[in-house]
Amino acid sequence: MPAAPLLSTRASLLEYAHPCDTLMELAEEYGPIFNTDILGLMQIVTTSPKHIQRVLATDFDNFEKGKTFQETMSSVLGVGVFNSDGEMWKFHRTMTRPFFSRDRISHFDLFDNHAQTVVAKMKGRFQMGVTVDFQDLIQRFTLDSATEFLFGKSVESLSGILPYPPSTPFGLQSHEKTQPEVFADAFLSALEVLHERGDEAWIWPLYEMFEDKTAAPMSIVNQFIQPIVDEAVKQRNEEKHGVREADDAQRDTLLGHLVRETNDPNVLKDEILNILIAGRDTTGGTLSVLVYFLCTNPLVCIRLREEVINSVGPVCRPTFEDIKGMKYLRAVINETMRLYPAVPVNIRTSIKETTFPSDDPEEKDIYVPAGTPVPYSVFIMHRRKDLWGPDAEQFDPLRFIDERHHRITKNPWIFLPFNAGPRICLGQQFAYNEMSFIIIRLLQAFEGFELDENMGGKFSPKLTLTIYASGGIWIKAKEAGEIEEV
Ligand code: HEM
Repeated sequence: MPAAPLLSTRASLLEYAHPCDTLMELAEEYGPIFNTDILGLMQIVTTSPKHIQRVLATDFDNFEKGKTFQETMSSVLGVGVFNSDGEMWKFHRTMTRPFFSRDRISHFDLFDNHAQTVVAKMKGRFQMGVTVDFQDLIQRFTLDSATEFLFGKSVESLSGILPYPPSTPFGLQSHEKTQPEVFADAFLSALEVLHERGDEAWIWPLYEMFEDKTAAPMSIVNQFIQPIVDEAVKQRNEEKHGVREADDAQRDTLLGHLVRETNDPNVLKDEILNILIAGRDTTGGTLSVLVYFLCTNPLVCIRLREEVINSVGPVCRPTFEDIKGMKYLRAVINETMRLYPAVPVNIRTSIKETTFPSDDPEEKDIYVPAGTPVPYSVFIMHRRKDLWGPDAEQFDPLRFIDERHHRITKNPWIFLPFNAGPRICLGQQFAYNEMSFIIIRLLQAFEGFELDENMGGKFSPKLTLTIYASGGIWIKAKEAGEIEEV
């Protein structure tokens, strides 16, 4: 197995953790698998579909998230589904899974009010002649949709004042933040600390010897979540003792479903928070990058809009059946997640010693000792030219439709934005529905999108647990029908 140079300083760790540069260079130089030594800890980094299949599916029982990962994440994620292994993970997964039934995740009224607000806010700003940070806006949309789905009550972050572009006179003005904005900021700060800890590897506790850096933001997050959880537990107890009638609307939320499985407020809080992270940042990040691609690929945008108008019309609310039939829309979403998978790098740790098959049939199997961390990067795997062809770096949704699609049908393990195997994303269908819905609503309202000139045609991807654009994605758009009216 080729050995990459030791990555043992914080600076190189920082670069290493950034999915878009050093890791990519290492993969190019050393091939789809390489070992690295982070501060004395051997790990095997892989971008090979065969190994990822082993880790996630065929040898699932031998690979866990592991103690180091859990300890790093626990001050934010607790023991929720994202951050547990073994029986605790099974408990969370079994408890949560039935909620994600097809019926429930196809309730599009959940998204529509928030989608209408997004469109209205964008129109308002464009009429003032200023651009909008689409990432900020869409994170509010996914936060409001996720909290409504989880608690039955949206935090209404869309009701706050949107930021103005830094280049305008308004851009420097600050406004008093609303409660949902304070919550969202605190949430992001806590996630950033988790990312820093990942960069610092196993010595992160040294940097936090005197202070748990997640404590302050998590106290704000908890002040928001705890009363909602406590109220749900109280309500459920009253129902059980016949003091109040069962509340159907409450029962139809994830929290309402979970309180029927357990009344432990800590388990409930952890699970809700895990799913909030899972459900908000992933879809928000993907939608932001997707709209960036629509700005920079106007022909894709025209074709996608044609599909939207032909399938749903200019104003009707899209249905589940409409979305199912929209092949190009699905291809645009998939191509976005191929180039920018929301979770670009992930990790598992081997429990017992094992081997990985070599990608080269001439070479011996690769020995994986017990307790070896195995980071795997779908970000790099999705860009490997030997798997995706010489145009792997280009944004081209048609690769999910034309003959190139056979690459994926022949080997589905080359495309894993949602992971795979027993820990596959629980919200995959919800995410496709939510993302499709809002894109359709946007393309009904606007004819096309353009980047703010100040973005210089580019965005800077950054990583917390998921990918996001540093500095935002500032855009403008033309309202539908504007041309005809002129
Ligand atoms: C573009 C959208 C999304 C992407 C790309 C995505 C991707 C992923 C990935 C890669 C994992 C595996 C994480 C790991 O093993 O460490 C995961 C797990 C999970 N996702 Fe998603 N996700 C998305 C949206 C959602 C949504 C909207 C929800 C819920 C509302 C959700 C719920 C979950 C849950 C509960 C898990 C944990 C599964 C387990 O460990 O058993 N995801 N997701």
